[in-house]
Amino acid sequence: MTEEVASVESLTLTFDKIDAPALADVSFCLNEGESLALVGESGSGKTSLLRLLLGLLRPTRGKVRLFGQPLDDVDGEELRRIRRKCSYIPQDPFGGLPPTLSPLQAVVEPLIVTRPNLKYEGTNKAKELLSDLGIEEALWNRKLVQGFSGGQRQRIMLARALITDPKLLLADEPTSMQDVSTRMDLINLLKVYLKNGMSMIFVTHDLLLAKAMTLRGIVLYRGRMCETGPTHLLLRDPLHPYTKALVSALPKLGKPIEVKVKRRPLPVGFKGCPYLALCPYGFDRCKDLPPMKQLSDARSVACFMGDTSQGT
Ligand SMILES: Nc1ncnc2c1ncn2[C@@H]1O[C@H](COP(=O)(O)OP(=O)(O)OP(=O)(O)O)[C@@H](O)[C@H]1O
Repeated sequence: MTEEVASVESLTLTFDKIDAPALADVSFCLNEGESLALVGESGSGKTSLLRLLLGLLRPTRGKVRLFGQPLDDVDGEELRRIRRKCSYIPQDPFGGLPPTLSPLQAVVEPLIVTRPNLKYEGTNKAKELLSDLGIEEALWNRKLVQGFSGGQRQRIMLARALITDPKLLLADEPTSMQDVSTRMDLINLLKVYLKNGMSMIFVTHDLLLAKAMTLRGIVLYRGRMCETGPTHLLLRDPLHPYTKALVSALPKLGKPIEVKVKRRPLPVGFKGCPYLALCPYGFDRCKDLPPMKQLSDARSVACFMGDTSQGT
């Protein structure tokens, strides 16, 4: 039987009572070997969700379970024990690495902290990962404070995340600073780990990358889930107007990129669909919050559009 790796239920996070929640009523479950993309624009709550999953933030409401263990029941050593099964690649490649270590030391460190007896094997594995990720041997022992680019740091962070063979990888835009061919090297390496049973939550702005990396995706808008489904269907047949806008904004050969709408603030305390201010299909009923509707085993959408009861 496939085991649950992570799940969240009605997860809500409010940083400040006067602001809209950073996350509201988010629910999903990730099983062993599955990969899930969190897709959404800047500020939609993707990073906060990863931090909640690791117990680095506590939810205002709702539940987080990691490897079957509710995180509100654990603290201290128990939380660290659960976290050791996970690796986290933060978004910021400048703050995400210990600056006084060399790439080789930084990559091997997470392994030998918990398993010092593996220093020799760990060093060899770190060299292999750095080499697979295109970090030249001449740089392996140079201190990270000295001139590494954002892209190089990102690749070192990926090697550091993979060295422990995590059961769950939480990756926050791990390829955002890579050129196209290096990005493919990263994608291919991640796919090897996924094939070997690792589970992954992959944060990105980019639906095309989400499809390349994962089978299933959640589209978030202003902290709410607006659509979930197989990533190839989110891209080919988006249902929510926000997902449609994301797809139509993808660059296409020979076509200029059009910016049709600008983000506008919602009235304070607005309780309806968070996308209403930008939605070309919005109507009166959208002043209420659309519930997440399950359309099939694989797909759900939070939108009144296409709902046969919309006139009522
Ligand atoms: N420590 C904090 N204190 C107050 N508000 C915060 C804090 N961290 C995040 N937020 C707010 O929570 C919301 C979600 O932020 P989050 O970083 O999770 O979004 P994101 O989707 O990861 O964005 P990006 O793609 O830009 O990283 C934003 O409105 C942000 O301003």
